[in-house]
Amino acid sequence: MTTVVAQGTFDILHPGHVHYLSDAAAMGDRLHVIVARSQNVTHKPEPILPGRQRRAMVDALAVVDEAHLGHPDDIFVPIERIDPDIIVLGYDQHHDEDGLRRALRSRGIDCEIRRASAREPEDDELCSTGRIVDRIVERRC
Ligand SMILES: Cc1cc2nc3c(=O)[nH]c(=O)nc-3n(C[C@H](O)[C@H](O)[C@H](O)COP(=O)(O)O)c2cc1C
Ligand SMILES: Nc1ncnc2c1ncn2[C@@H]1O[C@H](COP(=O)(O)OP(=O)(O)OP(=O)(O)O)[C@@H](O)[C@H]1O
Repeated sequence: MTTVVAQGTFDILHPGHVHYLSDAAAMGDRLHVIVARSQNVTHKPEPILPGRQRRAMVDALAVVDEAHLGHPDDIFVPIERIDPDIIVLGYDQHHDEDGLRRALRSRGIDCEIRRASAREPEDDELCSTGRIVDRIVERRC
């Protein structure tokens, strides 16, 4: 049984999220997803949707076995509990893979880190939460 973890904000789901999670699910037998707490999303605008709602939407996807709202202070607490074989980072996630490997090792967590592939948008679909929000502002405000 190979346990895989994916993580992210997942604010307003789109086909890029489904692609990332499907890619991650295909790497193992069980997919757990950690949904970032709003207060920890500091590298881009604050999420529109509350954490509980983002978690519930991710949990409803067929490829996801369990979605968890992340820990408020220590990102390694859910990882220790889930004890994954593989952590799959999104194709564009800013995390430093070597730093993450060192931190996992120092916490006694033995798992592999991989990258998911990107989805090329088809036709006129929007594969970015930022672009969906921009479109809403442009058309409705
Ligand atoms: C292995 C791992 C575990 C994480 N666990 C948590 C967590 O428990 N709580 C949290 O708020 N963020 C956690 N994060 C951080 C966010 O998921 C993520 O880095 C970021 O805030 C959102 O990234 P995005 O721009 O790809 O959506 C974790 C990140 C990694 C790489
Ligand atoms: N087009 C895409 N193809 C593959 N993965 C994607 C795509 N868009 C987002 N993801 C992945 O989904 C995860 C969560 O993404 P996130 O919540 O940051 O959404 P986003 O749409 O990329 O946000 P924003 O547009 O605001 O930067 C990340 O790991 C990201 O790499």
